Amino acid sequence: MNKMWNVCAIQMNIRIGEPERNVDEVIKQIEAAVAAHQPDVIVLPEMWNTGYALDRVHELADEGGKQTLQLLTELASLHHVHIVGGSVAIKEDGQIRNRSYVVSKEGKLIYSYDKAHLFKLMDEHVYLHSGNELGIFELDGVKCGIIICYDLRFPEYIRSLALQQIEVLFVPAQWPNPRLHHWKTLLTARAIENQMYVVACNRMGTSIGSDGKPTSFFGHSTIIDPWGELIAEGDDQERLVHGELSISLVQEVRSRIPVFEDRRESLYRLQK
Ligand SMILES: O=C(O)CCC(=O)C(=O)O
Repeated sequence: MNKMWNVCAIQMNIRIGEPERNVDEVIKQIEAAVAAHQPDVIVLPEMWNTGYALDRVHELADEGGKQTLQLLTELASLHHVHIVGGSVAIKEDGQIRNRSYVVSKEGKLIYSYDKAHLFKLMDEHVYLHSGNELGIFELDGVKCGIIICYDLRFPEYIRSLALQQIEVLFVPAQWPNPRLHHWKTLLTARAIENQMYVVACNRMGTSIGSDGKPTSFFGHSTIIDPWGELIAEGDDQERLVHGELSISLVQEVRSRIPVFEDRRESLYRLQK
């Protein structure tokens, strides 16, 4: 039977270095999303607990992810909604990771994913440890994948997810100005080439870094179908960006243009 999924991306501001205020905001936004749209799945942006306060991340990160997990599992079961929990800075064995928790509407941890490609332009490689696993999980029988922000620039990585037959790709992000054109183009390309839904949640607002310089984020959280058609897109304001996914469309598109059958793997030499 075809699964219809109502998804909602919470396009919110994030206060840099203020995890408690960000937790309050997440609680408020999830309540608002549930009241407005009764979604099946809610998606949060990247690093919503600390923002990019990387020079203080050792003192600010959530120890073992415990506080975040407790919050997300409670909110998921309270509101009976699956939560793809964006990502948070967590500390484990003295290492900091940019980690996403996925929790089911029953309040169970389904999956956790650590950002694999660290973004040198924002010094992530100096402060964070990368993950080494593809992000694949299942919710309501729907095969899902997750990447975080900069991971989007690696088509071969996302193709590896698609080859595991994922139907929906979640992309929590803090993708800043001025690269809106890259964001839109890459999200659309990933949806078309892999014939899957893409649900991307990007923060909005401006943060002042420890160097005193502002970075602004354009929002534009986006939901795209497996034909590459836009289902919903935010502007640069605080928004709940929501849309309906008809999961069987993935198989329809894959049968109509059988890209996966027509691959010529022997020609693809990815190694340098
Ligand atoms: O690739 C980009 O342009 C943005 C990536 C980014 O901001 C991140 O991964 O945090």
